[in-house]
Amino acid sequence: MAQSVLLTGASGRVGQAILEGLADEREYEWRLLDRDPPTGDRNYPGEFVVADITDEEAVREAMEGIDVVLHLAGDPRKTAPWESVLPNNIDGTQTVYEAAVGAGVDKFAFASSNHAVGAYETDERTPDMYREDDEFRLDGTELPRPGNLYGVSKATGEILGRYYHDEYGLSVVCVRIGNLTKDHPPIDYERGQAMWLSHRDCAHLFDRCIRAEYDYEVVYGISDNDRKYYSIERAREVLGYEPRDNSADHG
Ligand SMILES: NC(=O)C1=CN([C@@H]2O[C@H](COP(=O)(O)OP(=O)(O)OC[C@H]3O[C@@H](n4cnc5c(N)ncnc54)[C@H](O)[C@@H]3O)[C@@H](O)[C@H]2O)C=CC1
Ligand SMILES: O=C1O[C@H](COP(=O)(O)O)[C@@H](O)[C@H](O)[C@H]1O
Repeated sequence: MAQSVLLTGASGRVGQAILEGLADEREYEWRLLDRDPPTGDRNYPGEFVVADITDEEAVREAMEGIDVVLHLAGDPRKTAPWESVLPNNIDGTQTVYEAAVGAGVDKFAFASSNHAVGAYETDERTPDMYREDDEFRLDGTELPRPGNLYGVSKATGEILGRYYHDEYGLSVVCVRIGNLTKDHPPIDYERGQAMWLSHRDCAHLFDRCIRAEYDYEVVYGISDNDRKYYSIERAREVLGYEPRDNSADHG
């Protein structure tokens, strides 16, 4: 039977990477949500709901009949101030989780970020940790260690997921996304190359979040880069993630 998937933040970069990769997937019925109305230049393979995730009633309505939520909507800026991350990333995310359990949703993938753990990149470790021969790894079992308020908001989204899993049985996977860029990794930016997530690996990873069975997980969302300080072993094991790209293949 087709899976009904609610994608919040559908108009954004990550949302569009997912939709470009999975738009032809006949097993999914998409409901797309964003506060910005659809524009002609983007990919929208389903019903579109224009709503703000801080609007509880609108989110409850958008959640009706949904099996899986991919929750991306939020302020993605690492410089985002508290005045923005509190409503958009924390309150809004709690509203989406709450509506999900109210509607009997099975699975919930939360777009967390490398910035939830940014403060592990200490002066002593950098820039060595961005390089291929360095063995430092974060694997998702470490405590969050944000280096900015945006990272605090993402760590909070992960903890909300823990709560909604433990109290309500919602399956939750928090994907600490690295740096999504199209066609090639960031240029002259070692950190960005170490955490590159290609568009096709992004679509595949979120496809696995829809299909796999899990309880509560924190995984890293990067391609299989030679340079890396995030382990992708848990994503491989639990989700069946098989990335095909590597920033080292791009000069
Ligand atoms: N692009 C990247 O490399 C990374 C992205 N992420 C996370 O992935 C998610 C998506 O990021 P991007 O696509 O890059 O950002 P984006 O800004 O391109 O897309 C975010 C979308 O969410 C919508 N949105 C924002 N606040 C909203 C609200 N209150 N209600 C409804 N819609 C709202 C925006 O209109 C926008 O279309 C974010 O949560 C971000 O923190 C995490 C790590 C890396
Ligand atoms: O969470 C995010 O992280 C990526 C990568 O971070 P950066 O500090 O290397 O730029 C960022 O591009 C994206 O906008 C943000 O949402």
